Amino acid sequence: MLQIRNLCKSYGPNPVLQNLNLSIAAGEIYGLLGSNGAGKTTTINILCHLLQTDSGSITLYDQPHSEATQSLIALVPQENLLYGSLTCEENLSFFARLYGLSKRQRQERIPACLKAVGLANRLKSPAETLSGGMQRRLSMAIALVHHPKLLILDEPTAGLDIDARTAMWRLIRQLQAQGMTILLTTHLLDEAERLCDRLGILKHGRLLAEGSLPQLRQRIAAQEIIVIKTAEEESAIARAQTLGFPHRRYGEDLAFWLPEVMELKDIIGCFAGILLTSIAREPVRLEHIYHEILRNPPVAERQADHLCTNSSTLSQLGRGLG
Ligand SMILES: Nc1ncnc2c1ncn2[C@@H]1O[C@H](COP(=O)(O)OP(=O)(O)OP(=O)(O)O)[C@@H](O)[C@H]1O
Repeated sequence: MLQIRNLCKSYGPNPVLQNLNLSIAAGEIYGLLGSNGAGKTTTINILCHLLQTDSGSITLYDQPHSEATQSLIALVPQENLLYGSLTCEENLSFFARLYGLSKRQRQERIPACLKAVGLANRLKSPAETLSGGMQRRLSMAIALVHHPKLLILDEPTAGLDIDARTAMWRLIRQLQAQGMTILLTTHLLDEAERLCDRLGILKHGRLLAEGSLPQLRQRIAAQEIIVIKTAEEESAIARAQTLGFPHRRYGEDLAFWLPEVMELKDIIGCFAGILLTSIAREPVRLEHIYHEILRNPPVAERQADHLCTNSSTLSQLGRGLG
């Protein structure tokens, strides 16, 4: 339903989106991942016409994205934009009027949207009396009021406790089940892994990889990952090298990739003679895949980065010479 082609955006001399291509199918939950500054919010702001693109194209249902198709998209931004002293009903009513809903449409939509987000009994509660999780859900209700087809959620669970987060995940799945297409950003890889049908990994405004979790998993030549604690790390790494087990550091953890699932006694046997404090076995998760894609981007991206560095060095040289 959504196609982004060769989107470019710079702030002054700094490229933020560099030939970004991505497509989202109707009814899917697409997760856009990337470190701080990767370009996720810029992409969202362009989709919502809050920012202009330098070049590239966006189509929605095969129509060029314009003011006319803007009402098909709704954004729930990172910060809740609510009027604290107004009730839930009044907040929705305010935004429904902005979208031009008639009194009759408002009477139908407002209770329906509050019900959809689990706030049916909060119609008359001022927004400021709601918990953080409820305020997030009220923001979702506001986004739904004009019947959008694509819901964009910018870090939907940032700052929420685990109960509120679980409620939000349930709500997102319910909306998908009702036919909504969802684009979300998150820094929580377990959240992305649980929720998203497909994922895109952005770095410096370029999409390094895209696909479902099973597709992305093919980037890692491991069936299982073991995390080892030992005072003899160098010996463990040297032993693993002789066995052909690549090693990685995930934060503080020293991990090895196993090319096949092995019995625990065989794994321990591989490290015989090295004092191990603990061994933990883990399935290959999005966290590992994400780490690997950022660490080893596809060759084309490395070349593009190289060219980009060279061209900015050249332009700096040019400016210096000028
Ligand atoms: N108005 C602006 N003027 C100049 N640079 C900007 C502006 N807005 C964003 N940037 C820069 O563009 C880059 C991408 O920012 P963006 O907010 O899109 O990243 P992000 O992936 O959403 O990050 P985060 O995860 O922190 O929200 C950053 O380097 C940021 O500093």
